[in-house]
Amino acid sequence: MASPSGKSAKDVIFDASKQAKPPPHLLRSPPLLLPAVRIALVSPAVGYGLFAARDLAPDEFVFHEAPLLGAPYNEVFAADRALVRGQTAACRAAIAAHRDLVAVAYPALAARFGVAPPPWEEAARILEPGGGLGMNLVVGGGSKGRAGAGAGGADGVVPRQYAGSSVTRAEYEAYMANLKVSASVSEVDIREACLDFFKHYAFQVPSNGSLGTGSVGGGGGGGVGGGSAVAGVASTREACVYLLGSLINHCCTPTATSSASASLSKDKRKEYLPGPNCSWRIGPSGLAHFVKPRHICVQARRAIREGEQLTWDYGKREKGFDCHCDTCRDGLIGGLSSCRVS
Ligand SMILES: C[S@@+](CC[C@H](N)C(=O)[O-])C[C@H]1O[C@@H](n2cnc3c(N)ncnc32)[C@H](O)[C@@H]1O
Repeated sequence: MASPSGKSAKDVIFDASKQAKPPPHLLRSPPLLLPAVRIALVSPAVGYGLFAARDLAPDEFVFHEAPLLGAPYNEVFAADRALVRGQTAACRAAIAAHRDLVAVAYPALAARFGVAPPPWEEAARILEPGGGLGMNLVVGGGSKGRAGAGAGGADGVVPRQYAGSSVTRAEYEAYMANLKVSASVSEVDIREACLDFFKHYAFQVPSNGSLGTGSVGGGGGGGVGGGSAVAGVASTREACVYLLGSLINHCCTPTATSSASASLSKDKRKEYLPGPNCSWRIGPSGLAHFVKPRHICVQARRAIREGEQLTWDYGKREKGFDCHCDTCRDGLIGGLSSCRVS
């Protein structure tokens, strides 16, 4: 029905200029339109990791991206047969749809499905800067000099902007040589592979897809095991796997009482805070209004130097791997030296 001003009810309701806006101090700019991260192999034990492709400022939004796949997730993990079937089906569909990509990015999972890693010539096409691994990254609308609205089409999707890799042929072939590709795969194998995949790579997304946070040390972090599960309460959410976000490795948060931490000046602590250097949130928030529901947004907690590995804290739950992070391996000094503090 037309309003007295001649506008339809729809026009009036969705008049963007009349919508409440977050206060200016909460409006942050979207990520710069420059490659911010690259994929590299950390070691055969840790696998891939994500590294800064340029210097990143404290609080900078590093990238945000849409999920590669998602499936219903129950906090009482794997207790519900229907959900397990849903996860298995979603995982299989993603592998079928992105077979090359999955075999390169998640080679251990693909091997459990009987999918052999592709030879270097094919993998390089996916791993090269601007290759397939960057395909689902997006940027939001922005001001001059930044990733602008329309830069990549109506919904702002700009493929291949952020991800490259520095994986060499020798590294790739050595890493893939250790994988055991399943010769015959049963239904049980597939189900277990899917569950493990979600356990290690997926993030909980609230059912409205709007806001999940991973402030470091606060119980967030990669893996469906993170978050705010309440014992015995089976609220259903979604578990999403992100091509780049799911490749970020864990780093333990050092204890505040550590003597190395205490010896730093207040300013140095802010700039070179040891331990994990990133945090994440899913969906738009007052601080990341340009991020869409279900998209993960990665933010730098402190200054990150080019070449430094991006990390966050997976949280307190059992991680299922021997930790190789700087904090565990070298103590605080190792974490600091990777930031080149003299
Ligand atoms: C979310 S994935 C991260 C990407 C992974 N490195 C890969 O190549 O697929 C989590 C898995 O990475 C490995 N990982 C992550 N952080 C680690 C750490 N600090 N030490 C050892 N392994 C780690 C573990 O195998 C873990 O299950």
